[in-house]
Amino acid sequence: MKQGRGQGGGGRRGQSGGKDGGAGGSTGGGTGGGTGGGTGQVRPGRGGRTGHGGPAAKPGQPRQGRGRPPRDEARNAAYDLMRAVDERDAYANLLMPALLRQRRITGRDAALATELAYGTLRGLGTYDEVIAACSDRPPEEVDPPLLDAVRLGVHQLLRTRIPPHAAVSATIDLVRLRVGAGPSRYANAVLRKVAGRTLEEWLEIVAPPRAQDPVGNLAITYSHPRWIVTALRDAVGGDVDEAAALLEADNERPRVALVARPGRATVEELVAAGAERAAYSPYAAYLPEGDPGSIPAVGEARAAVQDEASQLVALALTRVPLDRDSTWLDMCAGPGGKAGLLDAVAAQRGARVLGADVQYHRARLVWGTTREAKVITADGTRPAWRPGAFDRVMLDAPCTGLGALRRRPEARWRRDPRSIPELTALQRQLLDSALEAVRPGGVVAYVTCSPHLAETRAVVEDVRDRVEVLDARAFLPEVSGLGDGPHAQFWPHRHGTDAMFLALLRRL
Ligand SMILES: C[S@@+](CC[C@H](N)C(=O)[O-])C[C@H]1O[C@@H](n2cnc3c(N)ncnc32)[C@H](O)[C@@H]1O
Repeated sequence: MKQGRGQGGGGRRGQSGGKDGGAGGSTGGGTGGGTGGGTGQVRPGRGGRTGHGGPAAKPGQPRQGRGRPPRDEARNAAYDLMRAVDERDAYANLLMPALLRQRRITGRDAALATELAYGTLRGLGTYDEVIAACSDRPPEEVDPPLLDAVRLGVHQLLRTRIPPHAAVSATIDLVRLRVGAGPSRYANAVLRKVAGRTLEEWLEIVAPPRAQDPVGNLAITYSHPRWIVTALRDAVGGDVDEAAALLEADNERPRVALVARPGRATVEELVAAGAERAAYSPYAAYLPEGDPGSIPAVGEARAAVQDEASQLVALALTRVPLDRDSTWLDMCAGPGGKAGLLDAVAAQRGARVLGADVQYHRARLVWGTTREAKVITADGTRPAWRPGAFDRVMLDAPCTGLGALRRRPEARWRRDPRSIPELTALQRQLLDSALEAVRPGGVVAYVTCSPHLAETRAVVEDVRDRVEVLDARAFLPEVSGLGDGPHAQFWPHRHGTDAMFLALLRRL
């Protein structure tokens, strides 16, 4: 994974799936506690100190032996996750649960490991600037295994309530154990300097003044690549304070939102299982803690984990009045979050959904989230259906995902602005195809999980002469703050949802 400074199989039908699922809440934790008896919410279960003394292990080889203090499982797991993200391009939110399971790390250790790894991955744009200020070598010249361990230490010092002496000594132990004795001297020197100031004090030193260089200031303060800061600032209309609020929201872990698929489950059922009714979607509830998979309705795919905006854009499509309404297409349906909701609403109305995805394994996931829908593997740009065959078409287009950075801690460092022209070309092709697929008078929902203007307004602008652009906000009366229209834009900092974009287009 290129990161840091200078960067500007499907289940059976009836089992749960969906792209918004997964990260789950069972190991979620705040920023606190830790080795040495911190006062926060999260503490390692077993004292947490790693071994002292003895010969250093070979790099990457955990050292263990009889008579040594217990391994610091939480920090070792956090470190291994970071190395996997760097070396193998692993997805943190997919690997972490597996790693915790394999090593039987549970409870507070699991929460600490997750918080340390995710928090460090999110914050490393800030941390690398601080490391640069405390070191005679720029981070790019530090051996990546050593740099990751030092970043973990900086995160503990600057963003958790772990006492500084504990954060430093635990990191030195980790470096000795996993990287070597020599590098531990570098880590020690850097971390002792870092510990001398608070995060706010460091930001005063390493971030350029906001008035002089707003993008540079936001990039370092909120740890995002410059190009993403620019894109998000443009998407909120240029307001730097609002951009700051958005970037700050990107650094929060999202709450776990559930959908009760209508006719199959109820919000009351989710509330009875410990969830809290949501503000906007009539089918949503938030789960404050616990494993969503343990809720029977989720296990039976009558309910699922799904972001509230993801629910609402699908519902908005279903709310546009039509004279004829029997066939719906979800053209890029995998893994099936929106298809699951569309399928449930369609079933109540006697309509049928066709779910398609170009990738076989993603199409299989759609099969697991729907009951009545027909599901096929198909390339939306080479339609496997007759022109004008559908009354409603959902086009949830592949995109940069800049609206869901909260969900994947490392995603912001992986996205590449050079992918945008190729993506927007595909989005245009798919939108052409969606407009071909819908009958005259029918409606297309163009949706992206990105607020990037090149992927949203610019794509829709190109088809203006072929459609009536509906005011999407009118179909979401329960939500305010969706922008100046006619499209609807959800925001993490306003709605607590992903930054999902919706345009509703009626074919002329
Ligand atoms: C943003 S995701 C869709 C998420 C989905 N609607 C949901 O709510 O779970 C985009 C999907 O488009 C699929 N895709 C990409 N190119 C495609 C194409 N040419 N035709 C059909 N599907 C495509 C991807 O495989 C991916 O599953």
